[in-house]
Amino acid sequence: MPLGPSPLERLNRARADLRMGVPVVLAAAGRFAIVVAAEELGADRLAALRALGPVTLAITVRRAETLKARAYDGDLARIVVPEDVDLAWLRGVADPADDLRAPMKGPLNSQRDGDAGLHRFAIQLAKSAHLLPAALVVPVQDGAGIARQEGLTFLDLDLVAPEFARAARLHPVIAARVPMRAAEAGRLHVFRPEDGGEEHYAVEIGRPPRDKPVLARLHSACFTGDLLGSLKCDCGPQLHAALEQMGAEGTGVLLYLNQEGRGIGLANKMRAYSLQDQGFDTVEANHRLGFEDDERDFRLGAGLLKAMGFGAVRLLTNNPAKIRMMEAMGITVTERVPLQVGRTRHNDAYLATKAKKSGHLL
Ligand SMILES: Nc1nc2c(ncn2[C@@H]2O[C@H](COP(=O)(O)OP(=O)(O)OP(=O)(O)O)[C@@H](O)[C@H]2O)c(=O)[nH]1
Ligand SMILES: [Zn+2]
Repeated sequence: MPLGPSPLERLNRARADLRMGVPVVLAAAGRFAIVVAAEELGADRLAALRALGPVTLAITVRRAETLKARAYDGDLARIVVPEDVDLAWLRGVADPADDLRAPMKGPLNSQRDGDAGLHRFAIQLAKSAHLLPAALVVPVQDGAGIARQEGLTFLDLDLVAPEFARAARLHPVIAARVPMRAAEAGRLHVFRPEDGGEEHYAVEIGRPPRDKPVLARLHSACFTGDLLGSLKCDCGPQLHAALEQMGAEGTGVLLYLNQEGRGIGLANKMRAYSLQDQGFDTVEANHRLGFEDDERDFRLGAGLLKAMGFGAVRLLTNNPAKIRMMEAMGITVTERVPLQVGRTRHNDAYLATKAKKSGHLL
């Protein structure tokens, strides 16, 4: 039996490395590069990277649009990092926090020749580590040798690409009874993904028959709304209203998916909130940071429902994308049950933006 890490396990190791500011070695189509997340880069490592060769900064087309940089690669731009710039310059390109106060640092020069495969891989990795989608990329000849010599994680795109494309595979860990205010007959199930990522939960109310459509909610984690009672969104009231409706009907299942901030993580969501305080709406803020409107993988919820034995749902949602994804993944949505609660003067504009830009039903 092999003792070493599988490609999936290496992928998770690489995420942890990037979050610590440690470089990883990426390989794709016979090419190699040393990659480090822009947001956790230190001056010493920048100097060490420069000693290896010319440095580029991979950013998404969303961020490039804000910076008026050319994105020759479609979904991303490879920004040439001048030799005389410092960490603050790099952070300014990666992070929009000071865009308005210190308008750009340009003109930015984007690389056109060559292949962007390693840069795309680097951005995907940074996003999946919940970091800003901006990574320094330095092409090298002997990637495997450097990885061995420096003790860096080595990731081959050919081996991990299928893992990125696949919906997370989860296995049940434990379930136990949790009587709740909304429903005494509650059980919490914990599911763990094989890739070492966040665990997700299912709250089962009563004993819903598996052969009938179950009242279901796919709830994305929102620390600010669910726990703090933030008035900026409607998540907390939606969470509690869903549980209460399930309690009143006697059965239901609420999936609590740890996809904070529509999949960008809490730190990035707070970056988005800070931009919202500068006047940008929820979608614009995500774009300025370099993210898409919604980075969640809704396949996850469908997979959990199937694992619990459910094939049909009455779905509590206002989001048509969730219904489409359920159907595409083979879960029948027999009814959409609207969930409109928690409107406040602080989230009026937020809800209006969701309706206008993300197609949410009002
Ligand atoms: N990036 C970002 N995420 C946010 C913001 N406000 C709330 N969220 C996250 O959005 C998720 C909730 O998504 P919503 O779009 O409100 O609702 P939905 O779950 O898609 O749709 P419904 O089923 O109708 O509620 C949670 O993960 C929140 O953390 C924001 O301004 N920016
Ligand atoms: Zn929220």
